Amino acid sequence: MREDSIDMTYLRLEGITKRFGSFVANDNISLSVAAGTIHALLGENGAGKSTLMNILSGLYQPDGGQIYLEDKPVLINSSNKAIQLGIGMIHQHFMLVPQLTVTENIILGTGDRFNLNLRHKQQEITELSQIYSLEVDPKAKVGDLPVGVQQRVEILKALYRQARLLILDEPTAVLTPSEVESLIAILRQLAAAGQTIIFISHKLEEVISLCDTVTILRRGQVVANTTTKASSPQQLAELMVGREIVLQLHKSATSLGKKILSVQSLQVEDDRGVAAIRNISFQLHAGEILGVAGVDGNGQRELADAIAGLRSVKAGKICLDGRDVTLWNPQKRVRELQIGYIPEDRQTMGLIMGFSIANNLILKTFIQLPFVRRFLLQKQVIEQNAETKIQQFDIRASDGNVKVSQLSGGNQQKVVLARELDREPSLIIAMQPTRGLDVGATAAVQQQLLSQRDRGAAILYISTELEEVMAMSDRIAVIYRGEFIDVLDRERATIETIGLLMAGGRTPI
Ligand SMILES: Nc1ncnc2c1ncn2[C@@H]1O[C@H](COP(=O)(O)OP(=O)(O)OP(=O)(O)O)[C@@H](O)[C@H]1O
Repeated sequence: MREDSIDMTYLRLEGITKRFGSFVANDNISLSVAAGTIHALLGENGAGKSTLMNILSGLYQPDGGQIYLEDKPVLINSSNKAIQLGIGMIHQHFMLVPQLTVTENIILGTGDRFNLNLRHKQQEITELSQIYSLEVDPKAKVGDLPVGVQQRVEILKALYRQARLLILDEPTAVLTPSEVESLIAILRQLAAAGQTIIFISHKLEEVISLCDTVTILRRGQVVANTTTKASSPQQLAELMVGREIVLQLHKSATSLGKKILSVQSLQVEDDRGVAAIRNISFQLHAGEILGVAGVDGNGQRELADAIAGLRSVKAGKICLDGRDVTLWNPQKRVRELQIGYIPEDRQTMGLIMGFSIANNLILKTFIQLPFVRRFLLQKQVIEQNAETKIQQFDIRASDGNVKVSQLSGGNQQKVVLARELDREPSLIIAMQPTRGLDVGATAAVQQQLLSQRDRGAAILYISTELEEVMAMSDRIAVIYRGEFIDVLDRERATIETIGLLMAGGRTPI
């Protein structure tokens, strides 16, 4: 934070209201952010954070209220207008074109022609990246860059457009611990250089260490505008939820049952036909959680897909419950075995966005009793099922007829979980199951999975969040370039050892 800028308000919102039909997503929101500071926006899933930021970036028009930039009232009626006003949004799902270079991505849409002065543009981008210590090769193809570097490109893109207010929506959710550290250093430096930053995150420790001030939303309303100095994670969590919450997990001792999953010398290719899983073997028992830790893109997705039957296997064998299922299709696996699969990408693989919550909840079982009787869908049973799941998983929606496309990200994830944990699966493949969930929902999902383990489910828990893998697992496998480079008992594992292994710190066993 710059000392001379502390009291200069850069952004002020007064009474912002946004309705979707009769639902009030933002209810009379007022807040202000000083120039050169980092301001956190917190709230449970569905509290209205993204809606408010979409208003600031010109995607939605408010139904009431006024936005001021440097005390001047502004009308942000399009994304272009937001950019003209110096507002840069860095989305969680990057908006970059993977086939293009860093420079091409940055200048895309600015009116500058690609083939004109490319070298000059590259030079300009190198200079910009040096000013803000955002190290990146302007000639690199974006698709070849790690996620953390792609994010830098997004930030550079906003800075190139002369953004002075940067909005980051859950920027650390997809980053490795070391990438988080470097992002935090970058944001501090940007603020010191006078940029104003809005930071949305569900990670409260991170918010307290990085941000200066914080606004907490609950059900569309501001419940607190405060400083992070005056707050603890517990206090922030309680303000978000409106009651006392327990963030501690209760994990009982394991009692291993029979072997559920056996994977032998597995090899799987990615979408481009490149080896993604090179040679993986392991076994998983009933009542056990095997955590898979690793930096994104080391074969986790292909491993999960292959076990769920969504991707064919190049070589090796997968046995479930003693049967060789390597060549079974997913329908047969679902029908004959109980598998719950929580995929990484809920929007494309986990849900049909145009369907209601109720129908998404029966996607896997709709051909079966009790939802179908004499070839007729049992509407009442389906609605009743939705009501129960909405309650049980605390899905924030008025009823089961709401389309999932209208739910907040975290609530969409709860719908996937509610469906996949239904009917007591014997194997659960959980990939980033808490990504995008608020603190309360994260604890609830983890507790749910632990109770599934206690009743005898075998769980493959794949996550890039090291602390989460440590908290949940009985054994931890570290995946690196398509191989398990070590499998450690929980007792043997420390954050340091796993962190080192994740970075490829040892040769394969
Ligand atoms: N286009 C829309 N139509 C109807 N309702 C919507 C629409 N967009 C958002 N909502 C509703 O507005 C509320 C706020 O959603 P929003 O996405 O702003 O929450 P959020 O705080 O960003 O949540 P999360 O942490 O889960 O991302 C939610 O209840 C959501 O269902």
